[in-house]
Amino acid sequence: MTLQLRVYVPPHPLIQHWLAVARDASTPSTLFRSAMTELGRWLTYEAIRDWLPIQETTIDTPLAPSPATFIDPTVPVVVMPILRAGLALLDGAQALLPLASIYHIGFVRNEETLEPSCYLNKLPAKFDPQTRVLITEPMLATGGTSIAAMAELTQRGVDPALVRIISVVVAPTALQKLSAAYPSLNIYAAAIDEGLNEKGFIVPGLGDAGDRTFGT
Ligand SMILES: O=P(O)(O)OC[C@H]1O[C@H](OP(=O)(O)OP(=O)(O)O)[C@H](O)[C@@H]1O
Ligand SMILES: O=c1cc[nH]c(=O)[nH]1
Ligand SMILES: [Mg+2]
Repeated sequence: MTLQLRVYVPPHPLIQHWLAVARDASTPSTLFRSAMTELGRWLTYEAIRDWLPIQETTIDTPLAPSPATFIDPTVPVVVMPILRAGLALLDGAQALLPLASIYHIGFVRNEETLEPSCYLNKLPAKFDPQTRVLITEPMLATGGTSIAAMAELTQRGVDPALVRIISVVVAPTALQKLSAAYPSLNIYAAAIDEGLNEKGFIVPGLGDAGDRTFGT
């Protein structure tokens, strides 16, 4: 069986609405942050529906026994925000995954070469091979940052098929690179945009997600 990277763009009016707010250049930082939180929430909701581990059991209602499904607390669930901009999606993701462990990683792109460099890595030395990892990263542009982040996970024992990335705007360049390197990966995005400009920014995109989130 050949695996193929899957990119889901959920056709949900709340996702489209908050994407439009985030894209608009006249949206102030406070509202931009709200839009990103909402996108984090709804993209997480879509991403975890067949990913969150469950256990089937039986419970007693006040009237009769009933089959029941619970979240399986024995399977580790991790959220990994890629700083800085990935923090903007974290609150929404954490609201739906309150028991997940949060492992931060920080990357910054060199503005000329567009090469990412890692300045913070709070990942443990090893992950349980069953670990589900949700990456929050609003922009997949050249794909350099997300590929480097995936490498940090897989070298610690994470199965790429158990990783989901939630992203706001993704470019075809990043999708091609991620597909070649991690064909079993699943991505949930608000939009797939046309491409990149000469500075490596996604067009039409939403500008610099980190700067707009933190008002820098
Ligand atoms: O796919 P790529 O070409 O690697 O680009 C995507 C990365 O670029 C931006 O980070 P930036 O370096 O601006 O850091 P920031 O999040 O701190 O603003 C963005 O937040 C992504 O992490
Ligand atoms: O368009 C882009 C590309 C990379 N990082 C951003 O914040 N925006
Ligand atoms: Mg930035």
